[in-house]
Amino acid sequence: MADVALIMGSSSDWQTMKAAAQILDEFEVSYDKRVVSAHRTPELMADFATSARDKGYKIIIAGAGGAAHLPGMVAAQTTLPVIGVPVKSRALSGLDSLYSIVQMPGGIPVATMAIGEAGAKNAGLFAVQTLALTNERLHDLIIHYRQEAGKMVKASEVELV
Ligand SMILES: Nc1c(C(=O)O)ncn1[C@@H]1O[C@H](COP(=O)(O)O)[C@@H](O)[C@H]1O
Repeated sequence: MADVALIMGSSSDWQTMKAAAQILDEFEVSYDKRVVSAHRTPELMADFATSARDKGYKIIIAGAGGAAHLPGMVAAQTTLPVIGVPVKSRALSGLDSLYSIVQMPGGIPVATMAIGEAGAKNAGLFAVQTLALTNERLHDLIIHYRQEAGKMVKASEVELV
């Protein structure tokens, strides 16, 4: 069974959410990806959320845009940690998605990332870091990842000269 469930409200979110998948691939973390919608497939969403822990998932990444109720509704129905990714919407550039996800009532948290691709990438990294609490292989890889990222920043600085 996969460690991470990567869900999104529509297949149109994949362009954004694949940044999370790329990180999970890079760190060789197992995941399942699927479209689940609080609005369009409410029964499927309830079934997914209530069975997610028993299926062996350790963490859920949920991306949605606009009236982005999916991450919060899933969080309400599972004790697994949920990372929310606000997908950039056409009408309001993702501010609606961000507010819908981040403004949870006290008691049911969703770890909310930034709007768009950077948020999806960080969702992947946040999931990896969470799993690294009990996984030395992942911990070593995170340290390596950051060292490499630092080297790239330093290399790009040289190009400014
Ligand atoms: N926000 C939600 C939910 C939900 O929260 O359950 N289900 C779909 N959607 C969002 O609707 C947007 C437009 O979807 P379409 O492109 O399919 O019309 C997507 O960004 C999706 O996440």
